[in-house]
Amino acid sequence: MTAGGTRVSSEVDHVTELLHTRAELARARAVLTGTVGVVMTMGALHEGHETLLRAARERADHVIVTIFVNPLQFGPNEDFDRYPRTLEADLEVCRRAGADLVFAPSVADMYPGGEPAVRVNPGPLGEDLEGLSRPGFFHGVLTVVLKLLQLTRADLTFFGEKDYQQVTLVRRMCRDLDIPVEVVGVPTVREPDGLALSSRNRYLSGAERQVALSLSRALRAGAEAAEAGRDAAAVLTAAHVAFGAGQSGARLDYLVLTDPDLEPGPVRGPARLLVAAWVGGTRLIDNAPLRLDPSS
Ligand SMILES: Nc1ncnc2c1ncn2[C@@H]1O[C@H](COP(=O)(O)OP(=O)(O)OP(=O)(O)O)[C@@H](O)[C@H]1O
Ligand SMILES: CC(C)(CO)[C@@H](O)C(=O)[O-]
Ligand code: BAL
Repeated sequence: MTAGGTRVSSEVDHVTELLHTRAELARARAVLTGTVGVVMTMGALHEGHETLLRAARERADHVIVTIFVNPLQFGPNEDFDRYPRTLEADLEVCRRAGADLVFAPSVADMYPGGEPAVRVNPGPLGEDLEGLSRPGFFHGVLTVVLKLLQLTRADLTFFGEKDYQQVTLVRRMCRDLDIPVEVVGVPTVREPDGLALSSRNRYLSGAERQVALSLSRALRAGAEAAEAGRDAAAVLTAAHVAFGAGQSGARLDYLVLTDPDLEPGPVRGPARLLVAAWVGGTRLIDNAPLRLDPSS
């Protein structure tokens, strides 16, 4: 036991400590010297999260994992109550990946004054794509990310490209608000058949799991069309056809081809293809980089 936390594992030279309160975190953080990397999660950890943890382990002297299902980013009809909470299994993943501190606060500890009246405004990009379907989502995400950056005083923070709009907005927030942290994007980890790993994949039945492949299939078809030198319109058409609208069983929310920084305007050269769709009652997202021939 150290600094008021709980020792959850001990190897010859490594201890992962579980902290539940901001006071425990402050005490444990105060004795860390060198660089600190933070990986923020909502738990239900999988190989995608583990890849972020390993990237953090490689780059930073100390690794902090946060596990917090943030009510602020869930809409009234979303899955906050049923979101999977698997702390014991999550701690095992953190231990295996060599995390030093795991911060798993309660809602009351994160928001001691109740719902915060002051929140980060994500700007116009926060209202587009995910923000269109999930109003207030990025206000909630950026607010908790900023709070966790303050509480951990991280030098580096690691975000998965699976949530591409999220990592883009976190970068923009850190730039626009002069937050002294390096934001590291980590490529999406996939199942062998292409499905992007996601905690919400747990909601899928066997049949829905097959239907969910329409997202990565659409991205692959778009990327192949781009590689073949097709123009933006043809790339999007190829992606739509491969998604199988009306036949796949998935309900498309959006399928868009944009600039890699998600800036509005014409797309040339490097680009990003992003997709969101409902599979039964589960909303999934995915995206992929591609390169359009500037002369196409
Ligand atoms: N397949 C993946 N590859 C790389 N990073 C990932 C992957 N899945 C999640 N992450 C990253 O892990 C971090 C924590 O995400 P989160 O805990 O919401 O997991 P999730 O799988 O995205 O969950 P959900 O299914 O609820 O969206 C985020 O930075 C997210 O982008
Ligand atoms: C960044 C995050 C942990 C904020 O709650 C969440 O949006 C997530 O898990 O991607
Ligand atoms: N994976 C990003 C967090 C969310 O969808 O709520």
